Amino acid sequence: CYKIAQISKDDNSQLAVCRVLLAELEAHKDAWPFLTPVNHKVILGYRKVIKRPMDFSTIRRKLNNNLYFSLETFMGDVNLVFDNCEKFNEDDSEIGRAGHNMRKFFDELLQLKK
Ligand SMILES: Cc1ncccc1N[C@@H](C)c1cnc2ccsc2c1
Repeated sequence: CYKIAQISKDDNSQLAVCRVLLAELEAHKDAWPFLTPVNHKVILGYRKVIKRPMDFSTIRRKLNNNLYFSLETFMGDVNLVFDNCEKFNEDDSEIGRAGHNMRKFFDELLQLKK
């Protein structure tokens, strides 16, 4: 019984860390391109180029619906946001630079939380 309790406690503490990390990402000044899903009706070519769209509001919904089982699965979706950004945007663009800044910020956050 203790072992089962121990596993669920770890999951809960990992999920608590995910909530803190997501709140810090959402509050960052360069988060604006990533707060909502990219509207592929507005951004031409996006649906064709980006196979797995992801954004912070979708991550928030998945977190609230208990769809992340570990810090690793949460990190996979956060890094997907930044990988999609690099694929679609020039490095030397407003959104491209925001993506690089946010990925650096996230990597630094993870160093603090580990
Ligand atoms: C992350 C991303 N990658 C590629 C294209 C768009 C976006 N972001 C969306 C919100 C977005 C959608 N529309 C505009 C219009 C000016 S900046 C901006 C940003």
